[in-house]
Amino acid sequence: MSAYSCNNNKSNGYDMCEDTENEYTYEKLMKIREFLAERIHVGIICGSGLGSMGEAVRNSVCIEYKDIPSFPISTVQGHKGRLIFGYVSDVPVMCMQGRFHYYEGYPLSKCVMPVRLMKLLGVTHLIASNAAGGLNPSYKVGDIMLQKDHLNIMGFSGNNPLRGPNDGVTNLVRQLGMEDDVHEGVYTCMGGPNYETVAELRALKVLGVDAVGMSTVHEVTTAKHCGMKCFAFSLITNICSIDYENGEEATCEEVLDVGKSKETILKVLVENVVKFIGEHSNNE
Ligand SMILES: O=P(O)(O)O[C@@H]1C[C@H](O)[C@@H](CO)O1
Ligand SMILES: Nc1nc2[nH]cnc2c(=O)[nH]1
Repeated sequence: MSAYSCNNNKSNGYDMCEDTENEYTYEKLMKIREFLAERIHVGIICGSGLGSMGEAVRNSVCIEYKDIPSFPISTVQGHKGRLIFGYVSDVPVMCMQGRFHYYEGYPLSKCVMPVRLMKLLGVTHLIASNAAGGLNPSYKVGDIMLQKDHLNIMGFSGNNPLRGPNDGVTNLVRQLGMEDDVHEGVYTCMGGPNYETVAELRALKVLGVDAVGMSTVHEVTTAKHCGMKCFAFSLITNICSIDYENGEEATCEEVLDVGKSKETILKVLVENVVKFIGEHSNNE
């Protein structure tokens, strides 16, 4: 008799069934995968220098991008390049500590692949963050801009992640005591890797852009296409100068320094937004 025999003795409260061959067919295993995958609820993408939000993940398991088959690697400063699975405010999450940018040489389809992976793993809500230059004169370094809309400048030329075959939270943030530092504005993604010229910034301002970066637009576009709800925000890491005399230019170092200086509030922000999602998404 094998160690397990189907009898009605529930010696330890469990039916001990015989270990039959092929019990775990592919279909049955896929059902187990689906059950486990449905457990990941919120996806988080950390922008440049904003990887500290990944430290808010509890009971975490970290997997380096380089260890994941055919996964791109992060080549930009301020992007650790690892996936973190775990819990934030008791909500199961997967967090990208490092994202992929078009200017790294990755096509948009590769930049947004992690969003599609999140969808396959059951993610229903995406929190996307980035470091951006402030164009709106009321912004100061260290402020947060909630992205109420975006201008898909790269899409103007048809460079869109949806190309090819067709495969809402403001009050909450203000309740964190950030009234004076939180804005709602329009973000745009430039191709990079260079920062904008004065002429480009002047043009963007005319177009109504409040903050300019090099990411997020294609990820949010893809997430919405996948049916996810999105919360995207920018940490204003520098003020874009639109006059030639000022001469102040953004640098990667200052971007990362501001991200570091705001890591505590960013962790608090992501914990509260994930908690809010966990408490409200069942009503959808
Ligand atoms: O990943 P994000 O959009 O936060 O990165 C921004 C844009 C550039 O990659 C970099 C500029 O320093 O920060
Ligand atoms: N394109 C762009 N991305 C940024 N990321 C942080 N600051 C900036 C900026 O001024 N321009």
